[in-house]
Amino acid sequence: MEIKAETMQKSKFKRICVFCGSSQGKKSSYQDAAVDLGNELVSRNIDLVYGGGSIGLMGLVSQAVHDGGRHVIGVIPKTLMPKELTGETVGEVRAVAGMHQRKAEMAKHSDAFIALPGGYGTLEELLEVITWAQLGIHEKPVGLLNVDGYYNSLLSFIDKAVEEGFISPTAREIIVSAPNAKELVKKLEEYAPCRESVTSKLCWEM
Ligand SMILES: CC(C)=CCNc1ncnc2c1ncn2[C@@H]1O[C@H](COP(=O)(O)O)[C@@H](O)[C@H]1O
Repeated sequence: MEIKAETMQKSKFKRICVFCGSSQGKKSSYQDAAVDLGNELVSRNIDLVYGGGSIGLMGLVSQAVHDGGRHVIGVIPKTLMPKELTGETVGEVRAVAGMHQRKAEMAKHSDAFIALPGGYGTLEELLEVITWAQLGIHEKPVGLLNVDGYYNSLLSFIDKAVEEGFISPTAREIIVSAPNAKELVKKLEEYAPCRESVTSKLCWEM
Protein backbone atom coordinates (compact mmCIF):
# COMPACT_ATOMS: atom_id res chain seq x y z
CA MET A 1 0.00 0.00 0.00
CA GLU A 2 1.32 3.43 -0.90
CA ILE A 3 0.83 6.23 1.60
CA LYS A 4 1.32 9.80 0.35
CA ALA A 5 4.00 11.95 2.04
CA GLU A 6 1.45 14.59 3.09
CA THR A 7 -0.57 12.01 5.07
CA MET A 8 2.54 10.94 7.03
CA GLN A 9 2.43 11.81 10.72
CA LYS A 10 5.46 12.43 12.89
CA SER A 11 6.12 9.87 15.59
CA LYS A 12 8.48 9.76 18.53
CA PHE A 13 9.04 6.08 17.75
CA LYS A 14 11.57 4.95 15.22
CA ARG A 15 10.80 1.24 15.56
CA ILE A 16 8.05 -0.72 17.23
CA CYS A 17 8.25 -4.38 18.14
CA VAL A 18 5.10 -6.36 17.42
CA PHE A 19 4.29 -9.64 19.14
CA CYS A 20 1.49 -11.65 17.55
CA GLY A 21 0.16 -15.03 16.67
CA SER A 22 2.07 -17.40 14.47
CA SER A 23 -1.51 -18.45 13.57
CA GLN A 24 -4.07 -16.24 11.84
CA GLY A 25 -6.91 -16.80 14.29
CA LYS A 26 -10.44 -17.79 13.29
CA LYS A 27 -11.98 -14.35 12.77
CA SER A 28 -11.10 -12.12 9.84
CA SER A 29 -11.05 -9.17 12.27
CA TYR A 30 -7.74 -10.47 13.69
CA GLN A 31 -6.18 -10.57 10.24
CA ASP A 32 -7.60 -7.16 9.36
CA ALA A 33 -6.18 -5.75 12.60
CA ALA A 34 -2.70 -7.05 11.75
CA VAL A 35 -2.81 -5.34 8.35
CA ASP A 36 -4.26 -2.15 9.89
CA LEU A 37 -1.49 -2.04 12.45
CA GLY A 38 1.11 -2.44 9.70
CA ASN A 39 -0.49 0.42 7.75
CA GLU A 40 -0.67 2.60 10.86
CA LEU A 41 3.09 2.13 11.43
CA VAL A 42 3.73 3.05 7.80
CA SER A 43 1.57 6.17 8.04
CA ARG A 44 3.61 7.30 11.05
CA ASN A 45 6.97 6.44 9.49
CA ILE A 46 7.69 3.70 12.01
CA ASP A 47 9.77 0.61 11.22
CA LEU A 48 8.89 -2.87 12.45
CA VAL A 49 10.73 -5.39 14.59
CA TYR A 50 9.11 -8.81 14.90
CA GLY A 51 9.80 -12.50 15.29
CA GLY A 52 10.46 -13.14 11.58
CA GLY A 53 8.78 -15.43 9.08
CA SER A 54 5.53 -15.20 7.16
CA ILE A 55 3.18 -17.40 9.15
CA GLY A 56 -0.02 -16.20 10.80
CA LEU A 57 -0.55 -12.61 11.89
CA MET A 58 3.25 -12.22 11.91
CA GLY A 59 3.28 -12.57 8.14
CA LEU A 60 0.39 -10.13 7.64
CA VAL A 61 1.79 -7.29 9.75
CA SER A 62 5.31 -7.63 8.33
CA GLN A 63 4.06 -7.74 4.74
CA ALA A 64 1.95 -4.59 5.27
CA VAL A 65 4.91 -2.66 6.72
CA HIS A 66 7.23 -3.90 3.97
CA ASP A 67 4.71 -3.08 1.22
CA GLY A 68 4.34 0.41 2.69
CA GLY A 69 8.08 0.96 2.21
CA ARG A 70 9.19 0.86 5.86
CA HIS A 71 12.06 -1.21 7.17
CA VAL A 72 11.29 -4.62 8.68
CA ILE A 73 13.66 -6.50 10.97
CA GLY A 74 12.84 -10.14 11.62
CA VAL A 75 14.74 -11.68 14.52
CA ILE A 76 14.89 -15.43 14.08
CA PRO A 77 16.59 -18.14 16.13
CA LYS A 78 18.85 -20.27 13.92
CA THR A 79 16.74 -23.36 14.63
CA LEU A 80 13.64 -21.67 13.13
CA MET A 81 15.48 -20.45 10.06
CA PRO A 82 14.56 -23.23 7.63
CA LYS A 83 11.88 -21.63 5.43
CA GLU A 84 9.55 -24.62 5.73
CA LEU A 85 9.13 -23.82 9.47
CA THR A 86 8.32 -20.13 9.48
CA GLY A 87 8.22 -19.09 5.83
CA GLU A 88 10.04 -16.28 4.06
CA THR A 89 10.89 -13.16 6.11
CA VAL A 90 10.44 -9.83 4.34
CA GLY A 91 13.10 -7.18 4.88
CA GLU A 92 16.14 -7.73 7.08
CA VAL A 93 16.75 -11.02 8.86
CA ARG A 94 18.80 -11.15 12.06
CA ALA A 95 19.80 -14.63 13.10
CA VAL A 96 20.18 -15.25 16.84
CA ALA A 97 21.27 -18.24 18.89
CA GLY A 98 17.97 -18.97 20.65
CA MET A 99 14.62 -17.74 22.00
CA HIS A 100 16.12 -15.78 24.91
CA GLN A 101 18.52 -13.87 22.70
CA ARG A 102 15.70 -13.26 20.25
CA LYS A 103 13.57 -11.46 22.85
CA ALA A 104 16.53 -9.42 24.07
CA GLU A 105 17.40 -8.43 20.51
CA MET A 106 13.79 -7.53 19.65
CA ALA A 107 13.55 -5.35 22.77
CA LYS A 108 16.92 -3.66 22.25
CA HIS A 109 16.03 -2.39 18.78
CA SER A 110 12.53 -1.11 19.61
CA ASP A 111 11.10 2.06 21.17
CA ALA A 112 7.75 0.49 22.09
CA PHE A 113 5.96 -2.87 22.06
CA ILE A 114 2.55 -3.90 20.75
CA ALA A 115 0.82 -7.24 21.15
CA LEU A 116 -1.81 -8.27 18.62
CA PRO A 117 -3.93 -11.35 19.34
CA GLY A 118 -1.84 -14.49 19.70
CA GLY A 119 -1.24 -17.58 21.81
CA TYR A 120 1.34 -18.69 24.35
CA GLY A 121 4.29 -17.16 22.48
CA THR A 122 2.62 -13.76 22.28
CA LEU A 123 1.52 -13.84 25.92
CA GLU A 124 4.98 -14.80 27.08
CA GLU A 125 6.62 -12.00 25.07
CA LEU A 126 4.04 -9.46 26.27
CA LEU A 127 4.27 -10.40 29.94
CA GLU A 128 8.05 -10.35 29.83
CA VAL A 129 8.27 -6.76 28.54
CA ILE A 130 5.65 -5.71 31.12
CA THR A 131 7.72 -7.34 33.87
CA TRP A 132 10.84 -5.56 32.62
CA ALA A 133 8.95 -2.24 32.70
CA GLN A 134 7.76 -2.99 36.26
CA LEU A 135 11.35 -3.57 37.34
CA GLY A 136 12.54 -0.37 35.69
CA ILE A 137 14.72 -2.19 33.15
CA HIS A 138 13.10 -0.12 30.40
CA GLU A 139 10.56 2.69 30.14
CA LYS A 140 9.22 1.82 26.72
CA PRO A 141 5.43 1.81 26.31
CA VAL A 142 3.63 -1.51 26.02
CA GLY A 143 0.38 -1.67 24.05
CA LEU A 144 -2.29 -4.33 23.83
CA LEU A 145 -4.35 -4.34 20.67
CA ASN A 146 -7.60 -5.68 22.08
CA VAL A 147 -9.23 -6.70 18.80
CA ASP A 148 -12.90 -7.62 19.25
CA GLY A 149 -12.33 -7.92 23.01
CA TYR A 150 -9.88 -10.80 22.50
CA TYR A 151 -7.88 -9.72 25.58
CA ASN A 152 -10.84 -8.80 27.84
CA SER A 153 -10.32 -11.84 30.03
CA LEU A 154 -6.59 -11.14 30.38
CA LEU A 155 -7.32 -7.54 31.38
CA SER A 156 -9.96 -8.75 33.88
CA PHE A 157 -7.46 -11.19 35.31
CA ILE A 158 -4.89 -8.41 35.72
CA ASP A 159 -7.51 -6.24 37.47
CA LYS A 160 -8.22 -9.20 39.77
CA ALA A 161 -4.48 -9.44 40.52
CA VAL A 162 -4.52 -5.72 41.46
CA GLU A 163 -7.59 -6.25 43.66
CA GLU A 164 -5.96 -9.20 45.39
CA GLY A 165 -2.72 -7.30 46.00
CA PHE A 166 -0.40 -9.06 43.56
CA ILE A 167 -0.01 -6.21 41.07
CA SER A 168 0.29 -2.61 42.23
CA PRO A 169 -2.13 -0.05 40.77
CA THR A 170 0.89 1.78 39.36
CA ALA A 171 2.16 -1.35 37.62
CA ARG A 172 -1.35 -1.89 36.21
CA GLU A 173 -0.88 1.32 34.26
CA ILE A 174 2.05 -0.14 32.32
CA ILE A 175 -0.37 -1.80 29.91
CA VAL A 176 -1.98 0.55 27.45
CA SER A 177 -4.87 -0.99 25.53
CA ALA A 178 -7.17 0.04 22.70
CA PRO A 179 -9.51 -1.72 20.26
CA ASN A 180 -7.80 -0.47 17.10
CA ALA A 181 -4.34 0.41 15.84
CA LYS A 182 -4.93 4.14 15.38
CA GLU A 183 -6.12 4.67 18.95
CA LEU A 184 -3.46 2.40 20.37
CA VAL A 185 -0.49 4.06 18.66
CA LYS A 186 -1.85 7.49 19.64
CA LYS A 187 -2.07 6.38 23.29
CA LEU A 188 1.45 4.96 23.16
CA GLU A 189 2.74 8.26 21.77
CA GLU A 190 1.16 10.03 24.78
CA TYR A 191 2.28 7.48 27.37
CA ALA A 192 4.40 8.75 30.24
CA PRO A 193 6.15 5.99 32.20
CA CYS A 194 5.19 5.79 35.86
CA ARG A 195 8.19 6.82 37.90
CA GLU A 196 7.31 4.80 40.98
CA SER A 197 9.22 1.84 39.62
CA VAL A 198 9.76 -1.14 41.91
CA THR A 199 13.51 -0.77 41.72
CA SER A 200 15.76 1.97 40.52
CA LYS A 201 16.80 1.75 36.89
CA LEU A 202 18.40 -1.64 36.58
CA CYS A 203 20.89 -2.34 33.90
CA TRP A 204 20.25 -5.93 33.04
CA GLU A 205 21.24 -7.53 29.83
CA MET A 206 17.94 -7.49 27.90
C1 LIG B 1 6.33 -25.21 14.95
C2 LIG B 1 7.24 -24.17 14.41
C3 LIG B 1 8.67 -24.54 14.29
C4 LIG B 1 6.69 -22.98 14.10
C5 LIG B 1 7.36 -21.73 13.98
N1 LIG B 1 6.70 -20.85 14.83
C6 LIG B 1 7.14 -19.61 15.07
N2 LIG B 1 7.84 -18.92 14.17
C7 LIG B 1 8.26 -17.69 14.49
N3 LIG B 1 8.02 -17.09 15.68
C8 LIG B 1 7.31 -17.75 16.57
C9 LIG B 1 6.85 -19.03 16.30
N4 LIG B 1 6.19 -19.47 17.37
C10 LIG B 1 6.24 -18.47 18.28
N5 LIG B 1 6.91 -17.42 17.82
C11 LIG B 1 7.13 -16.17 18.60
O1 LIG B 1 6.08 -16.11 19.54
C12 LIG B 1 5.02 -15.28 19.05
C13 LIG B 1 3.93 -16.13 18.45
O2 LIG B 1 3.63 -17.22 19.23
P1 LIG B 1 2.10 -17.73 19.37
O3 LIG B 1 1.63 -18.10 18.01
O4 LIG B 1 1.35 -16.56 19.95
O5 LIG B 1 2.18 -18.89 20.32
C14 LIG B 1 5.62 -14.37 17.98
O6 LIG B 1 5.57 -13.01 18.39
C15 LIG B 1 7.03 -14.90 17.79
O7 LIG B 1 8.01 -13.96 18.21
